[in-house]
Amino acid sequence: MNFFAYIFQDWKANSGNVKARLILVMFRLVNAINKYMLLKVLFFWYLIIYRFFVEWVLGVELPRKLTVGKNLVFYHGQGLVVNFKTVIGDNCTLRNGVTIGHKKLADGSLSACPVIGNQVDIGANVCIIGDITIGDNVTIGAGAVVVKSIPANSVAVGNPARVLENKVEAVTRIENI
Ligand SMILES: CC(=O)SCCNC(=O)CCNC(=O)[C@H](O)C(C)(C)COP(=O)(O)OP(=O)(O)OC[C@H]1O[C@@H](n2cnc3c(N)ncnc32)[C@H](O)[C@@H]1OP(=O)(O)O
Ligand SMILES: N[C@@H](CO)C(=O)O
Repeated sequence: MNFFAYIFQDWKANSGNVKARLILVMFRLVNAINKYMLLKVLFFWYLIIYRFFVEWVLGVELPRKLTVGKNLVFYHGQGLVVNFKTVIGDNCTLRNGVTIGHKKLADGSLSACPVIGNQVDIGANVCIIGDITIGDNVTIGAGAVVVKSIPANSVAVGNPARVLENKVEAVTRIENI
């Protein structure tokens, strides 16, 4: 997927949200620069500006090494922290206060980070931590703490997050029509 396509898709997906558009253009740029050593050398100043402005001033940690699919929607871009080893699929939504990353294991090592599927809608103040997978078409309710994998086509809420069984059925029913 080329860099301009990502920028165009994010731009459309965040219509009316100037802050999200600005952060995502800056993120896609730093993400592209990060892929090539020559670009990193030529644009090292941009890596610093990105970290200073987006991470320190705006309080949004979308690291340059992060893997994110197309059409990332970004509501209320405040207090958002995503570990760079996280993988986020296409058409996902992130909100204020979301944290996605690893956890410390009993032996003191760090776990892998979550792999998040496509069309995953993440509510405000959600924590998703550990070596887990969030399936496609999942909604995670505001304030959830997700420490186990969530199957596709489901809604999960609470701390620790649980799948709402009646909502799974509803999604399955819609798919079967
Ligand atoms: C400034 C801003 O506007 S920021 C935007 C903030 N908004 C968000 O982050 C949206 C996140 N959306 C949610 O949390 C929603 O509640 C959803 C998507 C998880 C579920 O919505 P609905 O499908 O309407 O579910 P519904 O309200 O019927 O609730 C179903 C059950 O889940 C529970 N539930 C719903 N949301 C949550 C939640 N966030 N945490 C814990 N339990 C929840 C309900 O109490 C209910 O439980 P019950 O069956 O035991 O009575
Ligand atoms: N507040 C809405 C969008 O404005 C949401 O987060 O879903």
